[in-house]
Amino acid sequence: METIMEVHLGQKQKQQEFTVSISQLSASSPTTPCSLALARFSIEGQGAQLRFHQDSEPRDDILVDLRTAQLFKLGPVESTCIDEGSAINKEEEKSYSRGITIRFKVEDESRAFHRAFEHWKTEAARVCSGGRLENGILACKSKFDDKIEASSAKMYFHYYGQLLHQQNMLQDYVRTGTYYAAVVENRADFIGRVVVDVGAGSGILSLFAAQVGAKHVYAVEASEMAEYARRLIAGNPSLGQRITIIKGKVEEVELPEKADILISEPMGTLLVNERMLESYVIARDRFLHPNGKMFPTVGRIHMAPFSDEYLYVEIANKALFWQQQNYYGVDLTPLHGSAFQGYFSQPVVDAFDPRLLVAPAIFHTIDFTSVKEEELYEIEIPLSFIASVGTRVHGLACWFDVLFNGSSVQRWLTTAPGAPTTHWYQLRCVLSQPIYVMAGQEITGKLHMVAHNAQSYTMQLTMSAKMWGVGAEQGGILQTSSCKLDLKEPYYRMSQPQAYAWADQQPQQLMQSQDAVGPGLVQQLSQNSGASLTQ
Ligand SMILES: C[S@@+](CC[C@H](N)C(=O)[O-])C[C@H]1O[C@@H](n2cnc3c(N)ncnc32)[C@H](O)[C@@H]1O
Repeated sequence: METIMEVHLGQKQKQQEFTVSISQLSASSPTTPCSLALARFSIEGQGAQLRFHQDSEPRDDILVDLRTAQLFKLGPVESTCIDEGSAINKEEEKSYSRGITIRFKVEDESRAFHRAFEHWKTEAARVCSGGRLENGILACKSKFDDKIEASSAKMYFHYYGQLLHQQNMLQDYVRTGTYYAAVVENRADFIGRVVVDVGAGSGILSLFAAQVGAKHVYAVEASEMAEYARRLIAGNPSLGQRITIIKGKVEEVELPEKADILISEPMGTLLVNERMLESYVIARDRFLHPNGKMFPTVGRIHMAPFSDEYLYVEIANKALFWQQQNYYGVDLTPLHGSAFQGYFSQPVVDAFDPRLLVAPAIFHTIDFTSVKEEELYEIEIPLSFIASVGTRVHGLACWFDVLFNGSSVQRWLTTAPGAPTTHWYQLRCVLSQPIYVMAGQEITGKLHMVAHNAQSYTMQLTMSAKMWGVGAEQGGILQTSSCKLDLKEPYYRMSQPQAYAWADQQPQQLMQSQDAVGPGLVQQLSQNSGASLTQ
C-alpha cells in the first residue's frame, strides 16, 4: 500500500499532544494552583514550541521556546520544565526564567513526554535559523528559503507541478532511457537497499528503483507533482508498496531511516542551472549513509571555443531595430548599444554541429559525492585551448555529461554536440566582439559563474588570443573579449532553421544508439571537429 506523508516544516502539520496537570512558577508571579492542560508540541509558522493550553482562552496558553527549554525528572510521574528564553507571546515580559511543574497520570506517559520533548528540541534546533523577529516570534527558515527568492521558488515549483513539463522530461528518451539502463545494469546497487529519490517529480526514478528490487524508496518532491506521483504509484501497486511519497523540500523533510543510495535528476542547462545540485548535495549530507552511492555520481561541464558566423549575425541583427532614426518620428539609436549588449547577454540554447568547434574541449568536474554545497555558489573555470584552424572565434560552447558509477557498469549520460540530442541541447556564450586566431594559437580565458537567488547563475566569460609565432614564449595577449550573461535568460533557438545540414555527414558511430556515446567519443569529436570546420 502506498502512503503519502505531508512533511513540510514551517507549516502547521506536525503535532503531538499529552493531557497533563501543571503548576507554574515564574520570576514575576507566585506559584499558580494545579490545573489540567493540553501539552502540544508543534513546529508552526511561529517557530518550534511547546504549548500548554488550559481550559480558558487561547491567549492564556503558556508557550515554551523549545530551543532554550530544559526538562528535568522530579519523580516517576513528575517533571519540571525550565524555560530560560524570551517570551514568545508578545504580551509577556521580554526576558524571564520560569518553571512549569508537570504531573502525568502514569509513568509510561512521562517517558513518552520526555522522548517527545527531546525529539522536538532536536527539530527546533534544526529548522530554526535562530533569527528572532521584533515581535519575539522565531523565524524558521530552511537552507532553501535562505538563499532562494520566494517568487522564484514559487514559479519553479509551479512549473514542475504540471504534468506537461514532467512529460517533456519523460519523453526525452536519451535522458530517461539512460537512467533506466543505469539502474537495470546496476541492480546489485538497489536490491534490498533503501533509496531516496531526490526531487522525484512523477516518481519515475522511484519506480525504476522498485522494479530492480529496492527494499524501500522515499520519493521526496516539493511541488504539487507529489500528488500525481502518489496516483501513479497507486496504479502500480506491486511497486508502490515499497515507495513512500513525501511532499516537501529535501532541505526540510525528515525521513525515518538513512539511505544506501540516492537517485536524482538535478541537472539544469549547463548542469548547474536551477541550483538543484545544491539540493542533491544537501540530501546527501542529510540522508545518505557514509559511503552510500549516488546516481548520478559525477558531473562534468565541457567547454570549447566555436566559430559560427550565422549565429553571430543573427544575434547582432536583432538589435538593428534600434538603429532606426525615424520610428514614428522618434530616433531610437540612443538605445542601440544597450539592446546590442542585451542580446549578447543571453546564452544561446540549441543543438549545433560539432564541426563548429575550433579546438579540443576541456572539462570541469563536479564530484557529487564530495563537493560541498557552498562550493557550488561560485564556480571559476580557467580556459586554455589550442586552435585547430585559423578563424574568427565567436565564443564558448558548453555542454555537460554525468556518470552513473555503478558497481557493475559505469554509464554516462551525455548532452554533447553530435550525440543524440536531449532536452538540454547545448549552450553557447556568444562574444559581442569575436576574436581572430591562427591554427596552433593558444586561446586562454576564464568562465566565472556566480549563483544568484533566482535559482541560476550570472556568468562572466573572458577569452583572449595569446601571442603566436615569433616571441610567443613571452606569453603576451593579442586580443581579449569579455561578456556577462545571465543563465536564467537563455535564447532558445530551437525553432530557428539550422544553417547547415549535417545528419548524413556524421561519422557512423554518431548514428548509433546512446550506448556508443561516452566521454571518450565526446573528446574525439571535439578533436576532430576543428580540423573539418567549414565556414
Ligand atoms: C528535473 S525534475 C526530475 C523529476 C524526476 N525525478 C524525473 O527524473 O523525471 C526535478 C524535480 O525535483 C523537484 N525539486 C527540485 N528541487 C527540490 C527540492 N529542493 N526538494 C524537493 N524537490 C525538489 C522539482 O519539483 C522537480 O519535480
